[in-house]
Amino acid sequence: MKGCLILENKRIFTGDMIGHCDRGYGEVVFHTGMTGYQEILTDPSYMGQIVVMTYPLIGNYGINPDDFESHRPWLTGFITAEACHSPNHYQSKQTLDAYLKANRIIGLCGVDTRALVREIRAQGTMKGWILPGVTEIESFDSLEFPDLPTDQVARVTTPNMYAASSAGMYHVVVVDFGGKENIKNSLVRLGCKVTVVPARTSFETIQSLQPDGIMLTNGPGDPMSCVDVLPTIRKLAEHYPVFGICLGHQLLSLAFGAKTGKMRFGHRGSNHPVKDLTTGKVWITSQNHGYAVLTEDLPDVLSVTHVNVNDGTIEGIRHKTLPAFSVQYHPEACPGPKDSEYLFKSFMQLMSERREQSLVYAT
Ligand SMILES: NC(=O)CC[C@H](N)C(=O)O
Repeated sequence: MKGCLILENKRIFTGDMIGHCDRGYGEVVFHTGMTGYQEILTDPSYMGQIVVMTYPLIGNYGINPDDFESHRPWLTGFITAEACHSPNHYQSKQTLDAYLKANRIIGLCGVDTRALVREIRAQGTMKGWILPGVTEIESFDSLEFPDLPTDQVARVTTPNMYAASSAGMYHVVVVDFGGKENIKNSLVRLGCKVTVVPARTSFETIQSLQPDGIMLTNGPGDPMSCVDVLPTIRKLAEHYPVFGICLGHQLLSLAFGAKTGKMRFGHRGSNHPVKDLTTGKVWITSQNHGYAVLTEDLPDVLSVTHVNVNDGTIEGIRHKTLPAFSVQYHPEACPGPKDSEYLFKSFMQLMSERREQSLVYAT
């Protein structure tokens, strides 16, 4: 069946429906990775968004059971130039189309994604409708483009606390704002015990778990819709080493007085160059964000550790006196390179120093 995407500015992009056949409404964003569609589909940070892939052939290595970033896809719609219906990969168990259908995710293929992305780049991120059976429209009067729900985190966070790994050298409490599997996996690989808690867990509950460190995960939506968690994050940072990733980075920054703002069209891709200001090295990073910590009014207690080489935006901060740091990109990769895995080791180092200090204080 034919269908289309209609943007807020009334531009129409036609294509063929794949996956679940229904109308869908969301924020239209684009991702520039050549691979990684399976991780993108299941990354909870895309909750409520319609994702356009700029790489023109998607689905060619199928869907496998090992590369999911959570137990289900969260995005509202998925748009490609060409969708491959005969994947070829030894791990593949399903086609993209079958996976989207089974999970009731709306898809549109055969779209001129180059024109669509140029439109988003020119106008900034817009909301849009995917409409099955529609290829042209005479009147837009009945089509509304309302604001999207704000508290997306509440929809994706774990409802209950659970152990992702019950033994390990350091105990990390992962505060789940919609975190990807590979954040937990990266910690487990380094030998951590990992307990995952819901986004709005109190400081006292986390303290009762006797953590060595706190991980603040990625997650969907505007960080300003989570301001109620900022006092807890601040208190956590005053007691434990904290490592924040993406939404976790934005929330850690907000907790210490920084401001965030919406970007024109965000960073979503697998090859964004980021400069580490401590070493002068440039890392190639995996990214997915539409908001950023603002350079203006950065409070004195925070210093910028990383910047984006393309547009100069803040990509990492650390607290000047507390053992707390965060990055806007994805050191856990998936999709994308593992250049920044070293940050997990820096976090381990902070947890080790805290233990040594506690031993000194105890004697
Ligand atoms: N991946 C993330 O954590 C994204 C953070 C936030 N939702 C943003 O779009 O900026």
